[in-house]
Amino acid sequence: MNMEWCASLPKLELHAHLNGSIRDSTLLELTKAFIGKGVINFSEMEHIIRKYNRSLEEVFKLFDLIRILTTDHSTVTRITKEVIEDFASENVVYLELRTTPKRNDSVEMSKRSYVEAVLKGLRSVTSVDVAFIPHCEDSDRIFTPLPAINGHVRKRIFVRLLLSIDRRETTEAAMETVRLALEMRQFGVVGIDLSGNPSIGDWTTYLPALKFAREQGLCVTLHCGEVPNSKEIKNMLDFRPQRIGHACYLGDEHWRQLKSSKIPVEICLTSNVRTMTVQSIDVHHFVDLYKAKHPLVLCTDDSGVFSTCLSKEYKIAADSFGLGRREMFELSRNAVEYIFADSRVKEDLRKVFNSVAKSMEV
Ligand SMILES: CC(C)=CCNc1ncnc2c1ncn2[C@@H]1O[C@H](COP(=O)(O)O)[C@@H](O)[C@H]1O
Ligand SMILES: [Zn+2]
Repeated sequence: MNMEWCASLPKLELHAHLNGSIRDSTLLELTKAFIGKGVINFSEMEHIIRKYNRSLEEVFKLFDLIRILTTDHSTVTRITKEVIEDFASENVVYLELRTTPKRNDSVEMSKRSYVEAVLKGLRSVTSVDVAFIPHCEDSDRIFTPLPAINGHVRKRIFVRLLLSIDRRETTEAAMETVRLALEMRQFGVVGIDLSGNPSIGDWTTYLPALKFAREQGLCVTLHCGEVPNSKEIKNMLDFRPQRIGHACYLGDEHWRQLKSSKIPVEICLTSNVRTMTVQSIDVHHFVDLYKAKHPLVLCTDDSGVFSTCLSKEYKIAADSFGLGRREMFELSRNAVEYIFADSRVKEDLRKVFNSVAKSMEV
């Protein structure tokens, strides 16, 4: 599949972690600012950042590094702005960006001020038009063509936020995140994600917060089946979240339950191969789900950490599974139905796909 075609295809990104999507150049710059502070081994980190094919161990080191580097408000604002610009530049027309609100007393950061720093990042994007506040005039005019300046029509992207609960957190901390998400709904927070190291934490810890989120009308997506944990996978599917991410270690019974539930799956090909949650791309469960016409969406997970981008994920899927332009176009268009934003946004996105179908030669 032609990479330029994948890049020009309008796409929806529904599973992207903010801190996993940082540009390498920014990561290197932030790392340099820590030289001499005795916190990090610069040459080791520089080697990892400059490397293309990072090992799993190096990926974890990178996440640890990122946790040290992105602890102040201005950095959070900066990376948010850049991540949105990067997705928009490859024709992502709708982005659901997820991030874990963090407290850092040393810089007077609360979970709330963390999210405010993210919102500041959304507002500071200038290279493209960002629509993130529900039901405001932005979304009304979003796909009315703007006058071209010097032949250039400005790109536009819808952005919605998901607040992540980290599996290391307590029930109370998870509740705090849900309460914050509810207060921030007016600024485009549409849901809750459960993520973090899949080998730690117990499902029952987060259940009260997840139930509360759902009762209050927030959408929920869960990292599900990243490690073999049959009981948890069953409990997660029984909970019936609006979407799940990964779905790697599902047993036969889980597959039956998932397929009959029609819960959409966020597929992260490169992430799964690199973290070895699937043995290789040719045995990826994408094929089984795709053949069963199960709701699917291709996503990056951590485009910075895994050195990928959404266009690349589309190319990998097309090349690995023998899909043509028509199939890839439909795969992208179908994702509109699984977004957490409201029906007006869905309507606008359907229009985008209709308007480009001819020029995409499908
Ligand atoms: C082994 C590995 C890295 C797998 C990738 N798949 C993932 N599985 C679970 N949680 C994740 C994954 N990638 C990112 N995250 C979560 O997202 C965080 C980074 O984004 P943020 O700080 O929430 O803005 C990580 O610290 C982690 O809590
Ligand atoms: Zn993830």
